[in-house]
Amino acid sequence: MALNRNFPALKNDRILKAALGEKPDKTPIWVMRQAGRYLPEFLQYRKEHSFFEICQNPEHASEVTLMPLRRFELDAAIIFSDILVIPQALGMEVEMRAGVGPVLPEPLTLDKAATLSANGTAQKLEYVGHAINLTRHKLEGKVPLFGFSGAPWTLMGYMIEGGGSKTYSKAKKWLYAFPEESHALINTLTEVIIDYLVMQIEYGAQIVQIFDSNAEYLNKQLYATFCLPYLKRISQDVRTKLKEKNLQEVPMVLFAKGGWYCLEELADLGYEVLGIDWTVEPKFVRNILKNKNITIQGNLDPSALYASKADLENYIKTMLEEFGNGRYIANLGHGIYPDAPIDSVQTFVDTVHNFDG
Ligand SMILES: Cc1c2[nH]c(c1CCC(=O)O)Cc1[nH]c(c(CCC(=O)O)c1C)Cc1[nH]c(c(CCC(=O)O)c1C)Cc1[nH]c(c(C)c1CCC(=O)O)C2
Repeated sequence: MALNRNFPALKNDRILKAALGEKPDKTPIWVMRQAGRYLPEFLQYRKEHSFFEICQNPEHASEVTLMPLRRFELDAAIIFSDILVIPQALGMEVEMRAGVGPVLPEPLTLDKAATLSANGTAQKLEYVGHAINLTRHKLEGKVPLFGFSGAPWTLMGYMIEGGGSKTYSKAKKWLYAFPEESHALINTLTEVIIDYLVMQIEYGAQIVQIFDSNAEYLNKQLYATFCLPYLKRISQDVRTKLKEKNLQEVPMVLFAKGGWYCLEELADLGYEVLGIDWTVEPKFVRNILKNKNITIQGNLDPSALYASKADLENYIKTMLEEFGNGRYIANLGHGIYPDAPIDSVQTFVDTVHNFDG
């Protein structure tokens, strides 16, 4: 498949403007996990195609990416894929089990970890690049397209636990008992992530987000040792490599779920946007970050979408007022749940766009 970098002109740059600290005409909004199971058309699609079949086939991946855009006036698209394509490209088996979630039947051992190499791994993910390239053209410049990756610690967690976990204690055991091996694994993942993001941007991603969904299981000391330096390297090396390839930089978003214990440090890693989960008060975030040059994204509780329309509108308006004008992208504080009422997503989008605080 040929790479076509002759892209249509972008018509809606609200998110890019907000990310770069410029003032958009309206507050931008997108929804984490917007291309997913709360959409009946996605569930229908999943009856005919397996999860990874959709990820690996650019036609399927772009079709699912566009589904939420056909329903709602969202200000961005996010490419349909998963954070676990990286462990998969590193040679691990990953299954998406209905009602269970991701399962890695052979979790990572210390011996196996010693054999992992970043070499050639990002290239195995070129199919994501092809999906991005096709989707960027199909979008016809309507909104910017997000690329994404899991953060090293979150990926390490799934690889060692063999799936999701309530405590991530097996992965945390590595941090305490095998720090050298942990650093080596995180280093390998960091190298893959850097090349993977550069590839996504080369193929057409206009903004990228790092999901550190499992930041909440660590503390400041562990995060400072095993996460912050690597997240900084990702933002720096992606930009350096883009320059080397004569490619334009794109805004980078860091979402460290539950990372309230090091908000200030997260704001100093070279990302334009910091994603915030719903457990932190907007005023608290704004106050801590008042001297930082950074845009905030978030943070409506995904469960607020179950509230009545009137209550939901109030929750959204309060959030918008508290975050204040400028340097803000509206979103949920984590991914949308599978049983979220579709009408509530419409209310979320309309309330944000009609707010002129
Ligand atoms: C931790 C994580 C994963 N995947 C992801 C994260 C980080 C974000 C977060 O914390 O929610 C990221 C992700 N996963 C998916 C996307 C696609 C784009 C989007 O709409 O955001 C993105 C950005 C599709 C998906 N990834 C998955 C589905 C549903 C699986 C199916 O269709 O059978 C989708 C649409 C499966 C998945 N994949 C993962 C889990 C835990 C699960 C099962 C539970 C769930 O759905 O949330 C790992």
